Amino acid sequence: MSEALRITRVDITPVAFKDPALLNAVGVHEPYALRAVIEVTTDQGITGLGETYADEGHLRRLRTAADAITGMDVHELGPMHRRIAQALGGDSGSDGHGLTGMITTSSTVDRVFSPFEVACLDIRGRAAGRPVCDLLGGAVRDRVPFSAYLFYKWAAHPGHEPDDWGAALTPEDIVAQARRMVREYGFTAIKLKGGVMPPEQEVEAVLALREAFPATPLRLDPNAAWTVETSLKVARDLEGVLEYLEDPTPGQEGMARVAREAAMPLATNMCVVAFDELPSAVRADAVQVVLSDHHYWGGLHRSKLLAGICDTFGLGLSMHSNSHLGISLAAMTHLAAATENLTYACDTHWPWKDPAEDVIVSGALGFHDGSVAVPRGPGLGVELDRDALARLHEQYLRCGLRNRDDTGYMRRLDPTYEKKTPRW
Ligand SMILES: O=C([O-])C(=O)C[C@H](O)[C@@H](O)C(=O)[O-]
Ligand SMILES: [Mg+2]
Repeated sequence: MSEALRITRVDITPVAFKDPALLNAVGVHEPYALRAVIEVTTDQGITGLGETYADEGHLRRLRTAADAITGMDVHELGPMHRRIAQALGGDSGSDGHGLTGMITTSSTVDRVFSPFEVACLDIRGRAAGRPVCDLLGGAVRDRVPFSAYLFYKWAAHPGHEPDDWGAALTPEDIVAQARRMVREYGFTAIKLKGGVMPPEQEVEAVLALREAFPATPLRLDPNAAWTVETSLKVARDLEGVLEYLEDPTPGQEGMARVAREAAMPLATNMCVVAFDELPSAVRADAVQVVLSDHHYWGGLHRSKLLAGICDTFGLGLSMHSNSHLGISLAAMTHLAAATENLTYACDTHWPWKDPAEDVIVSGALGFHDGSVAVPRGPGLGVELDRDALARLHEQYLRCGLRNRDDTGYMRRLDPTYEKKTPRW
């Protein structure tokens, strides 16, 4: 029998990287996005990497979990999940921004467990000389397609230098943003983050995209900013145009009412974000596509479990993304490579990140024709750049942000701003 690989040390480093003024249904992104880099080291000197959110409550729970799993074998992932659940003792968090649904005690455990599971798989892959996708059943594709992720945005954060994307506030700006993203990355699917402008303007933007990209699958995601009636109007206006409509309205009941009449499938990363939300969604036929995300579905194995459930119940599977760095992109790519029914191009915020800012040694991951080649090196196939990690940690300390708060930031800039779900 092969030897155990016991965890001797866990390092959790919060980092901040520049984020443009991207608008969404709850406000605007702050000048920096926060992430935590997890390094898990074993008694044989192998270190594995994970990446996750870095809000204060989450960091506190990560530290509790890190103490609880020290001494465990990286092969004991089931017991590790249980150990973390016990250590958290029912502590349940919130996503702070409200874009990823209700957070319950069990989904908090999944969020906390996820980066440790990824790091353990990285270690196991490194020890065995195999890529992580091989530990997930093997790659069924050697490249993973991602979609262009368009945002309405300001030219700059007030008081900051403009970024080089410029403002995007009109259908013409959105088409220009799409053209650049497709030119630079080769994306073959396009998602527009909506819930920002009145719905008729967002419909106009999608129709302009359809004209500019006649054959490209298009998606619109207003993060539950619309009533059922508004959602149905948009669904009628965009019949035959959208690949799927993502979270038009809040809650499974509202989604089911829209789904009964809308011609296109409805997708979600808001009303089904944990295993215990699946049965009611299936019974009500509230959604036809679930967006997986290993960061909150409990890591790579549990995301594959989600994929199996979706397959069994005839649900489509896509992938959600927040602002992220290269460790997450590598994990997303391995997972998607090993998940046969993940047939939609995955979301990624990657193009919004300054290419000079990451915590991994550059060169391991690149976009060609809108897809990322699955790394073939052992583990995740990416290496930590310690100087870059130190720089982005320094930036975290300096920037003063400790929790993602799109609404609070928007209100500081515009005190009349109100968070309203649904808004239209
Ligand atoms: O619903 C979604 O796809 C997201 O929540 C993705 C991101 O959180 C996005 O909306 C954002 O960061 O503004
Ligand atoms: Mg969404």
